[in-house]
Amino acid sequence: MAQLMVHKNVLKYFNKIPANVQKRVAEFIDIFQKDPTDSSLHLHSLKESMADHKVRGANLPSGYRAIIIAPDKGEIFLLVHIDSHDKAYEWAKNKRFEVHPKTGVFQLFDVTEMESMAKNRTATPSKTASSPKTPTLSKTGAIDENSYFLSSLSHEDLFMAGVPKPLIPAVLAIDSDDAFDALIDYLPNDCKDVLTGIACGMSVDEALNEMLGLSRIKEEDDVRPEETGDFSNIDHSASFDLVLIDGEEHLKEILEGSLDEWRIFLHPYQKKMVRWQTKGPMNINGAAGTGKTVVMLHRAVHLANQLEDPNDKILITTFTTNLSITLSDYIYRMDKEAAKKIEVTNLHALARTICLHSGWKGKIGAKSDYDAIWQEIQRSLTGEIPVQMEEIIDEYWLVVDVNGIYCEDDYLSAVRTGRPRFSRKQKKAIWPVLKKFQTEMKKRNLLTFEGVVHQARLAVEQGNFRSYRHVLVDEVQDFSLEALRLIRSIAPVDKGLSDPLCTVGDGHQRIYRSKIPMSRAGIEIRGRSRRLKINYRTSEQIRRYSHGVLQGMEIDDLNGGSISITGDRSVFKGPEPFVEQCNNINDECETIISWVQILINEQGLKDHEICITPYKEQIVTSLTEAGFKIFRLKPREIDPGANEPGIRMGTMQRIKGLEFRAICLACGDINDPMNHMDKASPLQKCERYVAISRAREYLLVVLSNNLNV
Ligand SMILES: Nc1ncnc2c1ncn2[C@@H]1O[C@H](COP(=O)(O)OP(=O)(O)OP(=O)(O)O)[C@@H](O)[C@H]1O
Repeated sequence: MAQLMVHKNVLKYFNKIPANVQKRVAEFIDIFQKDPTDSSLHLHSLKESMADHKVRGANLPSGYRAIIIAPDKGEIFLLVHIDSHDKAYEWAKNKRFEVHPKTGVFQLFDVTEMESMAKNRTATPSKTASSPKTPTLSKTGAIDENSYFLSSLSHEDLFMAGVPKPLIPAVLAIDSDDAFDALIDYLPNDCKDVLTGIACGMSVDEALNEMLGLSRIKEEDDVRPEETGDFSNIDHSASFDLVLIDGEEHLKEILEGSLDEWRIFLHPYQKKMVRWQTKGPMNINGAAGTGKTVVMLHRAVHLANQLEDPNDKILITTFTTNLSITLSDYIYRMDKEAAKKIEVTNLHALARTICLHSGWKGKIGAKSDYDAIWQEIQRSLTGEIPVQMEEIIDEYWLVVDVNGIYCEDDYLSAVRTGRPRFSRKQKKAIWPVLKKFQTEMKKRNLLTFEGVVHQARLAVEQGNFRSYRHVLVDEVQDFSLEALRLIRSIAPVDKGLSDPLCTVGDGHQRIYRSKIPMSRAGIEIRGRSRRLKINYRTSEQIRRYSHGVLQGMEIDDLNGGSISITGDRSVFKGPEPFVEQCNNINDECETIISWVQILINEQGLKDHEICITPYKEQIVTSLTEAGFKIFRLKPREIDPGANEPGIRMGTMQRIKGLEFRAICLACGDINDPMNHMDKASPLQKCERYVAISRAREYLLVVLSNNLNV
């Protein structure tokens, strides 16, 4: 039976077309799904006037036309565009709508447009077109200083890389980075990704694999067609922009625009990660904004819909409470039935629930409890201790507590990354003091947060709490060793079941603790760790700026190795970040006010789409006096979005997990560590990275004057 897939294009502009046309489109899709030959559809061929013989027109009211692509083979038709008569046909005239025979990806491209762009560039070389060419390896392996990387590729290589045959000559004519930057926007999305990978030094095979998740070797479920008009398997292919309409309700939701884009269209690599079946724990990493959380949500729903035993449950857990609240809401909106089988909770709530379930009646200590115990210990010390008391306290929180250490042997062999060097003799001397803190806590029936996590793990290991069929963890970079052990114990890792554990994280965003390879907690992800490279949140300009902040830091892959950001790119471009030096707080406030005014008055942003972080009271006062409404983001409270106007004010930790069209990083205070990035700690750099990477389009960084940044 014929089916209809709708292109992202149609949905993007759907609310701009008149209401009577919108109504008819919904009816049209409905009738088409039932009977594509129904004469009321007025589907007609446009062979002569179109570059692609598969293009059909369909009449809509008020002189509007729908552009439909009829397959040469298969029963899936595509609705790709809607506009007024002339505009619709002009749009379709030179376009091709093809499935690439080598990659199986659906591609929409305009040969004439690409050729004329390429020709214009050679006819009028720009100022920058003569910039130095990127040296490439010649076939003999020697560096050829004079050739651009694309010229070392053959026609066949480019075809293998997924470039449509008619575009290959124009791609081969690209001879500089500037030309590449200018022309890449005219290529189908998959080609942009793969060629970016190749431009960064990947081979064709590596680029296909790392950027799209495709391999040249055909796998069992491979759905690549033999010819460009074969749409038989287009619904299962690695396409970006097509959605198969699944019933009337789905159609209604999609057309009304109530579904976010990420719920409908996944990148091929994201799709692959959603459905990837593994025999052991798997990990997905990627820089901020690459859609890790999106993948995890889709994966959870996918797994929930496959559960066979009605008693089986899935657990999603995260480090921060804010994020777990958001995730729970998303899951419910994605699939209400699946949501019944998925529990979403943050790590500490999970640990507390397990402890309470297993009979724990203690309390989590407060800072005042801890201070009192340390003071008592200090008073009771009799002999000489070779380390200052402050150092011992730090040692407790940064080494003993987070690593779940309860005996001397474990302490002596603990990994103490980032801590001052202590000799074995010193460690042996301070262990009794560290242990005394634990004893005193126990006497008072108190636990630290990490202590609760530890108790929870013991309870699970002793069989006092259920294990889940699948466990998915977001923000895993912020999990302590004990927390990782808890996760491992609650997931069916040792039961030989498929897909026991999926962790998602990013070493760039570690703001709560130091690196801990997952293997130390017995979570073996070697060979089952993948990296997402395509950034959906941030413009290319902000993405590059944010990575600059981390310069000099080695970013880990969450398992003891390091990652490469080679080939990372954003799906859209935007204005360059604006960095402003200010003399004093008044200057800073003025800069921020005029930036906000431009965004609202000239760029059309709403106030809730702008966030200032970290914020000072003077900034709040100045903005209020200038007539702007302010909304303070509080811990554990969801950002109400458009429902509550006001420029968002939040700490850098609070805005983790959120995103805004515009962010101002307000570090105008001379004492702000942000002003001294050369001296900033890895943690401070990561915090800044997290804050900056929440910005989608606009970034303002306000610094104190004359300081090294
Ligand atoms: N396939 C997609 N299509 C459209 N938008 C997407 C897609 N995937 C992700 N996004 C959008 O990109 C943004 C970032 O996604 P997400 O939060 O999943 O990324 P992340 O890698 O988890 O980021 P972070 O690590 O910073 O939390 C969100 O606005 C999301 O809606």
